[in-house]
Amino acid sequence: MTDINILRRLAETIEARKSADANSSYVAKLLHGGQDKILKKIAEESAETLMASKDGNTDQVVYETADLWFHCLILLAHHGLTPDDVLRELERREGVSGIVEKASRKSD
Ligand SMILES: N=c1c2ncn([C@@H]3O[C@H](COP(=O)(O)OP(=O)(O)OP(=O)(O)O)[C@@H](O)[C@H]3O)c2ncn1[C@@H]1O[C@H](COP(=O)(O)O)[C@@H](O)[C@H]1O
Repeated sequence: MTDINILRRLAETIEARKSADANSSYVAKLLHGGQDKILKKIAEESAETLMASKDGNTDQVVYETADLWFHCLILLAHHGLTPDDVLRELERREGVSGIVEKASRKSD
């Protein structure tokens, strides 16, 4: 099993790039470039993921999805959000919090 904390570590690196010089790294350049530059990369990486899937190239699907997730982390950082915000939303959808809420309402 791989370590999901890679998302948190990468998000911390991205956060640190906010105060770095724009020319010092790829992430710093993108963050300083603003929302439209980040959204453009996400559109590109989405299209590349789609093409890899249509080609049936599973190695490429993994590679392009990694690019897509990476750029989504940069977008989250742009909005002051973290991967945990998204993970919480996925957990909420799993229904766990809904079931716990219903149970606690019944016991009131
Ligand atoms: N995970 C990544 C990562 N994935 C993809 N990329 C970059 O994202 C870009 C992907 O764009 P494309 O596929 O379009 O490739 P490209 O045509 O070369 O890029 P452009 O010319 O379009 O910018 C490439 O420049 C990749 O190098 C990444 N760059 C950085 N990281 C991580 O981010 C950390 C911080 O990076 P820096 O800010 O560069 O130090 C690194 O330590 C890595 O862990």
